[in-house]
This record gives sequence, C-alpha cells and structure tokens, in this order.
Amino acid sequence: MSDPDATNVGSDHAGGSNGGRDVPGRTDAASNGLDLGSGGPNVDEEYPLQVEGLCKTFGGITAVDDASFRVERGTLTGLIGPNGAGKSTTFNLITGMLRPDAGTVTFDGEDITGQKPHAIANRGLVRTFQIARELQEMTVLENLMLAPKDQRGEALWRSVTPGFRGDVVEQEEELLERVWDVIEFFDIDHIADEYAGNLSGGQRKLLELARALLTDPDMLLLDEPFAGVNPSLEKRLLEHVHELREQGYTFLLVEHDMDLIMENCERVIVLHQGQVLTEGSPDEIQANEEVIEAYLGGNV
Ligand SMILES: Nc1ncnc2c1ncn2[C@@H]1O[C@H](COP(=O)(O)OP(=O)(O)OP(=O)(O)O)[C@@H](O)[C@H]1O
Repeated sequence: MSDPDATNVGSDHAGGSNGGRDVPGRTDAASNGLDLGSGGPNVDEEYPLQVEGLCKTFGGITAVDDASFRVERGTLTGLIGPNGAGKSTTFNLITGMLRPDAGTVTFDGEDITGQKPHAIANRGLVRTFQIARELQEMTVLENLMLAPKDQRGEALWRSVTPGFRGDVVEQEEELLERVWDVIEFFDIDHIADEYAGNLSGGQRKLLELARALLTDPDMLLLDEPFAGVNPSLEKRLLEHVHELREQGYTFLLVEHDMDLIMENCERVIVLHQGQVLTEGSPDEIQANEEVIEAYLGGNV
C-alpha cells in the first residue's frame, strides 16, 4: 500500500484535491498507508468545505443559527463577524470539537458532521492548535516529529498495519526528512533545538502552523493566528500562508484585524448573531451597509 513515489509528485487523495504540490513535507495520505477512501462521486472540486443549516445552542444561548456557507478551493477565505457572532463555535463544529444540534458539514464530498477531531484531521481538514503545556517542554524539532501522531491518531493505525515494526525505522527517517523540509520552509532551523516554551508569540504561531502542515492537510482552519505576533513575524507568517495557498492549500481564517482580512483574503464570509449575513469579495464586504451596521451595533 505504501507508495513512496507518491510524495510530492502529483498524487491526489480525497477526491483529487491538492495533488501536484511541492508542499514542504507533503505526502499523500494514501501513501502513508491510510485508507481514506476515494472521496466518492460527490466531491465538489470547487468547494471542498460546505456547511449547511448548522445550529448550536448552549443552554438558552443560540451561538450558531442555521448557518450555511461554502469555501472555495485554493482560497484564503476570511470568517469575520462582531464579538459573539459565532465564529469560534462554527470552527469547533466544523472540526469536530463540538457536535451541532442540526445541520451538516461536508468535506470533499463526505459528510463529516459530528465526527471526532482525529477522523476529520485524517480527511485533511486540520486546525491549528496552541502548543499544549507538555509540548512546551519539548524542542521545536521534537514537537514537529510528534505532530502527525498527535493530531491524526497515527499510533492507532500504525499498530494495526501489518509489517509495521519492520517499517518503523524507515518511516521515522522519512518523517525526519519531511520535518526538516518544513523547518527550512518556515526558516526556523535556528530554533530547532529551542524549547517550545521559550519561543516568542510569533515563533510559536509559526510552530503551530508547521505542526498542522505535517499532518498532510488539504485545508487549514486558522483561528486568530496573528494574535500577539509582532508585525515583522506577522508579515512572514502571511507570506507563508500565501505561498501555501498558491501551492493549492485552502484556508479558512478567523481574524479580528479587519485590515488584514481585507488585504489578504479573496473571499470573506460575515457571521452575525450566528447567521451568515453575507459573503463576497473584500470590496463587496466593505461596501455592504448591513455589514457596517452589524459591526457598529456589535462591540468590535
Ligand atoms: N461553551 C459555551 N457555553 C455557553 N455559551 C457559549 C459557549 N461558547 C460560546 N458561547 C456563546 O455563544 C455565542 C457565540 O460565541 P463564539 O465564541 O462562537 O463567538 P465569536 O464570534 O467567536 O466571538 P469572539 O469574536 O468574541 O471570539 C456567544 O454569545 C458566546 O457567549
């Protein structure tokens, strides 16, 4: 099942989404021995992520209220809205951290509603995470070596893969090679041996993105990736995001900095009181009276 030649040479998975990229450390999910299925005949090549009628209440509070939207492949799409609009809850519903009360989340043609975060990450839909406390006591290199196992539940499938023990050294070597590709891509080789807990806010964000990338995603969900990042590192992070987008990755970004959203996103989806108020290009969004009103009424 393993096909080392599939790495970075136009191999597709889950409906033929991102094949052909020279992404750092990119390996095709199928080449890892994961049987992810073909994605089926209903894969929408243009819109990998589709959210339909999503609802979530917490006690008496309606956080997400019949939200429907889709994200175009290969775009950096912004998800914005005033405080309390439902952005984080929507992210949590998409990535399996929360179960919706109603509605569906479809990724690459597969209904992933209510699936576990690991299962969703295995499909290629991955969010960045803050570095957990125990990982802060490990170096950047160790963090990156652990990333795929951590986020994708890799230990489980490895343990049931025939011939696993014989392959383990080879797989670790392959992983180390991928990790160094990613380290070089992000230009963080000088901090490879630094403890994650000692990194600056911006360096930590780079590490979070690097960790997510090592899980072979097709689409990345970024929740305020620039918070607490100094302007020069923010610029670098953005350059990396754009470079990855050009290589075929799809991004959905929650970000409060409106200028950053308008300057960097191709598409913007506006949430208000748990519903999609509108979506469009940054120019369309900035000229939209309803959006301006929602923000003036909200506490931005
Ligand atoms: N676990 C929870 N328990 C109770 N209420 C919650 C919970 N999570 C979110 N909410 C409420 O749901 C609504 C939407 O919250 P959410 O955090 O999704 O909005 P947001 O757009 O991400 O806000 P912000 O921009 O301030 O982070 C808010 O009224 C919030 O108080």
